[in-house]
Amino acid sequence: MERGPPGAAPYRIVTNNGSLRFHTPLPRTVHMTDPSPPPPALRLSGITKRFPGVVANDAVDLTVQPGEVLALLGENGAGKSTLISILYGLYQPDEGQIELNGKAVRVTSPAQALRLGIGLVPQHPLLVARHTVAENLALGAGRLLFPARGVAGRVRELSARYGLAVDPGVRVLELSPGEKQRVEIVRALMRGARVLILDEPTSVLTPQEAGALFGVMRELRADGRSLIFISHKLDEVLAVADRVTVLRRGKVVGGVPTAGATRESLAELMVGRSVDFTRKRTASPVREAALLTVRELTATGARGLPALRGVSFDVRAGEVLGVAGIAGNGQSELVEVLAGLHPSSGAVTLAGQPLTGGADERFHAGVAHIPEDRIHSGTVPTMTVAENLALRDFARPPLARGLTRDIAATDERARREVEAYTVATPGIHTPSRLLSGGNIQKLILARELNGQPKLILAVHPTYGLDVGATDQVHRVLLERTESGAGVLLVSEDLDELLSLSDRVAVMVEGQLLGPFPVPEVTREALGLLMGGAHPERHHAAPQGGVRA
Ligand SMILES: Nc1ncnc2c1ncn2[C@@H]1O[C@H](COP(=O)(O)OP(=O)(O)OP(=O)(O)O)[C@@H](O)[C@H]1O
Repeated sequence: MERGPPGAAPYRIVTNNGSLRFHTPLPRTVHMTDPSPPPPALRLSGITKRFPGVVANDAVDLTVQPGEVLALLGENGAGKSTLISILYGLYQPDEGQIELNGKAVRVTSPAQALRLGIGLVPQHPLLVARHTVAENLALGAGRLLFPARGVAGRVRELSARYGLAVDPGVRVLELSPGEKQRVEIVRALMRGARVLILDEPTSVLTPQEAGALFGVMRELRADGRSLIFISHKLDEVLAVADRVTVLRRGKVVGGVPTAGATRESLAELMVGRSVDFTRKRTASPVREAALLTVRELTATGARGLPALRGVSFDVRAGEVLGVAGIAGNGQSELVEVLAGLHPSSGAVTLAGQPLTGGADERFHAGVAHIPEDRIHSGTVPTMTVAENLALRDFARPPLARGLTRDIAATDERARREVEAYTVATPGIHTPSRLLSGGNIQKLILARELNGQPKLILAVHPTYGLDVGATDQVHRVLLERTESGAGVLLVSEDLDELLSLSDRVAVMVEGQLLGPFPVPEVTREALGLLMGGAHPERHHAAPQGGVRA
């Protein structure tokens, strides 16, 4: 979309398909007779935030107009989270100023941010599962504003106005991730947010839910609200944002309207080099022999309910088997069972040998595990980068000699891995909790793929990674398949699954549908199966039988 000259909102918009529409419907005479354009809804000037060894935000200037969606782009560690934490009152900047509608403000806490009209829709909704939506919203809304009985009506009103589809009477534990996210949007709107920050909002959504969210975002924009949208998915940025601002190493390195931009041009602006987006899996080196066989696996989930209901499949040597599904359908348990972290019944073999024992035993039998929860189960946050890299084998040669650890060898390997995986860290002795999310993920990959695993269990391996790092991870995984490893790739990103996998299966309520060969199966068909549609209606011929 194309905007007019800066500050001249509102005006004509040319959309990507060439059609015209009017954005903020103020009469034309208003800005023709008013010599001073209205101030931006939000202006950040010279925002600087330093942490030991790193300038996370370096004199950042940024504006968002009323009725505008601004995408904040940047590589992992570029400073996006720091900037929104400052805007939402979680951190105080060392320097710089925040203005709302032309007035300088100090945002000292999230409560203060909300009072000023700044709302944040978090990546992971913070809701009480056994309470209803209305109870949750009443709980968080403060005593005076919304007594519980008034909340339901207000929710219905906001839902109808912005197409939010939220039922105030339903308990949160019955909601899908997309529905929970809509509750968070309603919460922010109830508190009067005029500037809304959406932090990687589509990472937990199916393509259909993401489409619905974009519809809501457009409604909010048409209402004159300002949205800041963080995403590493450039297609989404092009679909929903008016403009992008790009951060690199804490500094703003550019900003462009999305009209005329492409995925490739945005990626280049972000990482400073061209990025290849074509399907990565070309000639498949898949061998016929089954590397991993899984038969009739059953397991119970955290709430004592069946999580896996008789799951059977094979992963062949050299194959990437993708597993799609909405979170909570048994994918986590499947991977944890295979990694030796969750009890189960059924039979599993790896390279012809029964796969049994705990996580360590399985790792040394050749099972690498890139876990879903990278912060708590993938790393020990208080340990240094070097220690985290050595977690799997610190007691074995070459990192140990007899009963003593070889610190020099541990550090030397850490330096090599940090360089090979381009982990952005002040040093190898920095605690891993100080790394950005994407860099923690790179650290786990470096550790797990060290050596030659036979089977790689990769859960959302590029979740939260920037385009450059995603490309790097994809290449590493595919390289491993060329030398005969099998990959079980669990991802909610269908583009990723279709780009890397030889076959894709869908997990729904503890059962595995498929696998379906790629490229015959479509994105839409997978999206519908994830949502619970029946496979026969989607013309995808399953391989290995549908276990419905
Ligand atoms: N509390 C902290 N203490 C020390 N360093 C920090 C802290 N928070 C962030 N950093 C550092 O500041 C830099 C910016 O991190 P930030 O999390 O803002 O990046 P990001 O763009 O959000 O990255 P990602 O896309 O990986 O989430 C990184 O180098 C990070 O390691």
